[in-house]
Amino acid sequence: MSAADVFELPVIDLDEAKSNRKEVAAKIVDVLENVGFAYIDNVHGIDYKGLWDCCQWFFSKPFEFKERSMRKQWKPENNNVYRGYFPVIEGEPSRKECFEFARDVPSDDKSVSPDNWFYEKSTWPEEDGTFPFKDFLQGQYEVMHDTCIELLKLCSIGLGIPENAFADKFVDKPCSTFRILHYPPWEGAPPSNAHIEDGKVVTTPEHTDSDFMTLLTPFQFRGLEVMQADGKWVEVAVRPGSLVMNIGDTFSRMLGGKFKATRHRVIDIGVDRYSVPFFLSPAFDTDIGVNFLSLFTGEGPPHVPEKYGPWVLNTIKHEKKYFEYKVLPDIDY
Ligand SMILES: O=C(O)CCC(=O)C(=O)O
Ligand SMILES: [Fe+2]
Repeated sequence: MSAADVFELPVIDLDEAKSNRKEVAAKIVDVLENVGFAYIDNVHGIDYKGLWDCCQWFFSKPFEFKERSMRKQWKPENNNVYRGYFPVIEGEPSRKECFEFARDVPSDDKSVSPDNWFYEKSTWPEEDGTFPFKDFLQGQYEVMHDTCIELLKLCSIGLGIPENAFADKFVDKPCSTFRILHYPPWEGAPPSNAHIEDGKVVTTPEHTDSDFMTLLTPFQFRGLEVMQADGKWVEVAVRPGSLVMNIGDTFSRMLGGKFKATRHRVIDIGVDRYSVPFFLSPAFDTDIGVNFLSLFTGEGPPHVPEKYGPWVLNTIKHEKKYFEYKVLPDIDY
């Protein structure tokens, strides 16, 4: 087995961005045009120890506890189809259990169809008084959201378009998802589709994210690999105290591929691995159509409006066919 080269990602320092806005803005554009992944330093408000405790609190509970918030797909008597818990599924090359939630839309918001499960209310586990799971995670969601907005403003400045050109897409009812993940190492023989080159085994197969922007807390764990422009896989060097940022298909596609949604995967490292990704996604009805920059530059083919929700649903359910999404109901819109 030959190990992948270890690669230090470029650093975007949010403290530096306060005083050196233009330089950091130019750097983030360069990073997204060329690498698609960066460390984000000096994110104030992130509580890495708390996120770790959160993973330990939830994933160490017995299955009977976790399955109370399990999706309907695996527990038909539950009502949640999208939020809540999903278990490790034997035979899948993606070997992880997950708890996920979102910022709930107020119940009196009549603009959301009850059939639109993207806005399903989050399902929370019962707490035992030892860790404020819901309050803590809801607070960290807002830190992640605000951090993404700051990064998007820097992207706009670097591209020379109005500072809020992207940020405005996340003011109303974002569809973002916050996950805590536990990857147990493989026990016994992994399925054939988990085997990759050099005798290695994945716990998340290679993919691009489908969202707009992802902020990942990988703690002290190795295992994340990214594909370089030459097609070679490299391991992302561990940098505790920083977030790892990448962008997803939605953002990349709007810009005609100018910003890269970089392929990545998670390798089995032989120990229980935990990570916490935040997937920034716009509202269901938000325009994420192609040729977005031509709205500002007047150059190139014209912008083609397209709604986020239908596009991403087709992507995750019918094109990528993710095991946790492929049975989600279609939505009438
Ligand atoms: O756990 C990780 O390090 C990465 C996870 C990931 O790529 C994803 O959930 O999309
Ligand atoms: Fe990913």
